[in-house]
Amino acid sequence: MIKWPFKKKTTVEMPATTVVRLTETDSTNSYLRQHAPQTEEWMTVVTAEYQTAGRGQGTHTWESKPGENLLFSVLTHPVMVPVRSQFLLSEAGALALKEVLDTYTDGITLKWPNDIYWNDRKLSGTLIETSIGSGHIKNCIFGIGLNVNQRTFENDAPNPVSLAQILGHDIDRELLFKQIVAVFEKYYRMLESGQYNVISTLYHEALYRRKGFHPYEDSDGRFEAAIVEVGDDGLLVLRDKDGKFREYEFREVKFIL
Ligand SMILES: Nc1ncnc2c1ncn2[C@@H]1O[C@H](COP(=O)(O)OP(=O)(O)OP(=O)(O)O)[C@@H](O)[C@H]1O
Ligand SMILES: O=C(O)CCCC[C@@H]1SC[C@@H]2NC(=O)N[C@@H]21
Repeated sequence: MIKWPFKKKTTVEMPATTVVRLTETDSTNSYLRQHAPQTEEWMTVVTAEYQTAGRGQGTHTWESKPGENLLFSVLTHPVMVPVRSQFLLSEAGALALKEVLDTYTDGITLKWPNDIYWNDRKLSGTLIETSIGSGHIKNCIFGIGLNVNQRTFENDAPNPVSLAQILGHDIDRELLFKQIVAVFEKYYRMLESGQYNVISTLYHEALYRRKGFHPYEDSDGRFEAAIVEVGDDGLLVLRDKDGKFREYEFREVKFIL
């Protein structure tokens, strides 16, 4: 006997993340840059125990002792994000990191544009490289250096800090990595579903120096100012004590700590 209606089982296939694990590479960002043209994956993550030429912002290098921290890069193809709003990618990635780090410690904020701070010290740095084609963001490589179990820093980083220094014990790096990848997927899906206002609001709420006047320095010298906003284009808008608005691109203004 045929019964009607049949119970129809529908399964929604969620795109999966591909994880590539390397013992050593020059830079996980550079590795993905070389491999990006060949991959059509939704999200690819490359993680390394050690980088021989870890890159920071601009000409800076990134210090990380072998096997002590997290060094990884996330490749996505965010064609849905308008090129003029690509700073949303920075915001989403930084928020993902904060969401996980908040479960480990208090005091996590996002220093514009996308450093992760614990109080006044730098816990994580991000190097974002995008490539644009036919008016779309074709590839976004979001590289993260997160200080996890390293307890001494030997290069000239001014204010590094690690989770182990904050918490007083070593952290399970594999668990932390899996937590971060899962939350990255969540924020990327938010971008895919166009939740730009949510991301931008959360980013502003999480900003380092969100409230009050603090010292900054630009090419004209030092001044005190409050953060007004960060635009979707990534520009930082400050208001100084004379009420004058000052707008900056990355590297045009220095936070005096
Ligand atoms: N493991 C690390 N932890 C923290 N900072 C590091 C680490 N390795 C290297 N650094 C470097 O320390 C330097 C200072 O970083 P930061 O972004 O805080 O500078 P800044 O205060 O923004 O100054 P500037 O505006 O001149 O870049 C950078 O070159 C950064 O890449
Ligand atoms: O200067 C900064 O704050 C950015 C640091 C970014 C470091 C990470 S480590 C993983 C990825 N690979 C790199 O070469 N750089 C980024």
